[in-house]
Formats: sequence, C-alpha cells, structure tokens
Amino acid sequence: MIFEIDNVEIYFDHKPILKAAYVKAETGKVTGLLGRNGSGKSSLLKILFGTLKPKYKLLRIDKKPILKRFYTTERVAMLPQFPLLPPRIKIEKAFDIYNVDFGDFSSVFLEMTSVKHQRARELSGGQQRIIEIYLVLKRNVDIVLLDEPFAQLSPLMIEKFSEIIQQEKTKKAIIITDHRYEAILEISDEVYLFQNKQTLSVTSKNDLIEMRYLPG
Ligand SMILES: Nc1ncnc2c1ncn2[C@@H]1O[C@H](COP(=O)(O)OP(=O)(O)OP(=O)(O)O)[C@@H](O)[C@H]1O
Repeated sequence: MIFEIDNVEIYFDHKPILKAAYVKAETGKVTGLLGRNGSGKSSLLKILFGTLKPKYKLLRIDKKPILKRFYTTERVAMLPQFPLLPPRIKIEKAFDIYNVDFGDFSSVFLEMTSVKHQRARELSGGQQRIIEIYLVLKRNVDIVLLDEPFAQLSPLMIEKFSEIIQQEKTKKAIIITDHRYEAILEISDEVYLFQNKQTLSVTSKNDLIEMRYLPG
C-alpha cells in the first residue's frame, strides 16, 4: 500500500508554514521526517491524520484520493507529542481498548510486568510514553504516525523500539519524526527534510550537512 500526502499548504495567522510539501509512506518501509523546530513536521502529521485542516492537501492511497478525515477510516494510528493515555486509565484497560496483548508487551519489557494493574498517572513520564508508543505501534492499522517517540526514552528503550519498528513495518507503513537524527537515519528507508516550507528527500548525513540542518 502506498500513502502519499501531496501539495500540503498550511498557514497560521496568515504566515505560511508549509507550501507544496510532499511525503510518501509505504507498507514495508519506515519514512523518517527531520527538520528544525517549527518547520512543520507535527503539522503535516496532524494534517495526514485528519485533526488539522490545511488550506490545501491531497491524500492518496494507492493513487486513489481519500477525501474524508483519515482517522475516521480507522486505518491509521497516531502518537502525538502530548500524552495520549488519560491519567486515570488502568494499563490493562488501555491494552484492551487498543486490542493489544499485555503478555507480549511484558515479555519484551520485563521490568514493566507489574504495571498491568496500575493507573497511567502512577507511572513515570517515560514509562507512560513506553506504553503509548507500544500501543500505537502494535495497533492493527495500515499506517502508524509517530511524533517524537524517542524524546523521553533511554538509549536502551530507543534500541528496543527500533527493533519493534522493524518488525511492525513488515505489516504496515510507518512515519516517524524525531530530533535524534542518527536514530532516524538508521531506522528509516526514506527520509525527508523539512526546509523552507518544503520537503526534500535526503539519503545521508552528508545531505543533512549540505542542507545546513546539521553543522558541517
Ligand atoms: N495551532 C497553532 N496555532 C498557531 N501556530 C501554530 C499552531 N500549530 C503550529 N503552529 C506554528 O507552526 C509552525 C510549525 O509547527 P510544528 O509543530 O508543525 O513544527 P515541528 O516541525 O513539529 O516543530 P518541533 O520539532 O519543534 O516539534 C511553528 O512556527 C508553530 O508555532
């Protein structure tokens, strides 16, 4: 399945943020988004998900336009930058709602076996984020959007999630944005740099230096 979001144009208070941005994602591939703070990465993910209305965009799946808000199709899951779990929800209930198996989770995250009967607010910020990323990644959808999943994670957790991302991409398309550019370059099959309100395809760290995203 090929997902394309094309001609994305959005303004906030008459100020252009994106003009003619384009991103492609594909089943079996991870698409990485890089860009400076405020370059429009989260906005593009929200536009794709359907919770932010741009001036213009065209979303296509296998070349066919999708006109309704994408999240209403239940084919997409998104991890936003803000916390996803309601503070009072019991962790086992969250797994039920997402239709994800807690046993599989605790066999990978052994140190979190005991959280099953706790409420989200009783866990650390990082522990909540681990559960949120896992639930969104494992959800039975065609495409997963991850907005800064690594921000609160220790290096070991980033490594674990990189492996889970590689497993999950065999069944779905994954779009990920994060400021840990080395992790993004490593796990992504395709990378776009958000710059000058556009999206540019990049393949290496050298491209990022040439495009002045990284210091030379
Ligand atoms: N609801 C909003 N109202 C006004 N301006 C907004 C709104 N949402 C985003 N913006 C502006 O749009 C620009 C792009 O924001 P966005 O969150 O998409 O960037 P980003 O690339 O994800 O940044 P970061 O890496 O810092 O998370 C920023 O200048 C931001 O201030």
